[in-house]
Amino acid sequence: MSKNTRPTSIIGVENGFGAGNPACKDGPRVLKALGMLGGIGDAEHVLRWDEEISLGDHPQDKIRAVARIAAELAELTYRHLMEGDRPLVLGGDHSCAIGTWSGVKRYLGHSARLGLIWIDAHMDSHTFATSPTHNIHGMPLACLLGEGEPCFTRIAVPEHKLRPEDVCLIGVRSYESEEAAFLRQQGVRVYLMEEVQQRGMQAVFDEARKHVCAATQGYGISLDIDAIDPLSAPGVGTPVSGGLRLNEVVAALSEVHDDEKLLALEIVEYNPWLDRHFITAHSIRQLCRAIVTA
Ligand SMILES: NC(=[NH2+])NCCC[C@H](N)C(=O)O
Ligand SMILES: [Mn+2]
Ligand SMILES: [Mn+2]
Repeated sequence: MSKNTRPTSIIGVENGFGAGNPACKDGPRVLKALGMLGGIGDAEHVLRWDEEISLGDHPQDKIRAVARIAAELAELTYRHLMEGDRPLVLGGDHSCAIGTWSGVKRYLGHSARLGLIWIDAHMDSHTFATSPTHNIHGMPLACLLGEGEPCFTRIAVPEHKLRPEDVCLIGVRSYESEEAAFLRQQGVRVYLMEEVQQRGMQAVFDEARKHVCAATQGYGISLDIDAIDPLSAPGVGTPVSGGLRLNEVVAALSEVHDDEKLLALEIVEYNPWLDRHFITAHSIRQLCRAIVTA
């Protein structure tokens, strides 16, 4: 592994229009107000808050709001990478992934391939045609694979952002049959929670990393905080019991934090109003520290 020298720059995304409960838009602001991400980093590894993007409380329709945020975010992740930073996107709901990885794909270039490890209790691989809720945070992975509304699939660059063989999901335990069928037919590798329990997070994560690096020029990690067991992350809109252990996810991130091929990360779906005793906020602090300094 070549060593990462990029400073980590946080981009807060105040968007909840993709979720059933929109209050996760307050996630970045609350983390900042609590000073939760202060004092992380050292002389070699810098963490700084960069900027927030927000639409305010009164969007037009949700599709246009999510598309606008995604376009703006894609521009930001692209710019940060060009300037030599490693973006860490803090959601907001998971629909921001459409923007994050579109910008990273633009940075890598037309003919390059981007790998992605998607850590989530869910598959987020619906379209409006299959989603039971029509919540857009249940669709971003399908969009990145080129399926869904053109206003989501054509952000930053016209091509598909991800090839199915360059993607892995880890920690999945709640999904609908249509999205599972879509991923199966695409040939995306899904590590269900059951497999993680049998083989251990470390083995699964190492394999996933090899998988997404095999044919790509760089990769990212999209971490939906609901992948982690609700005992350590109660502050989410769609909790599912029997999740990943916090310390195993922290260990996985520590392992790759200095990997030069790891271009960007995101941590999404934190809803501070559903948190208990700041448990989730503290978990996010630990995850961020692992990303920056291990
Ligand atoms: N990013 C998330 N938390 N997604 C939850 C999605 C839940 C469900 N599959 C839906 O589409 O509504
Ligand atoms: Mn989820
Ligand atoms: Mn998700």
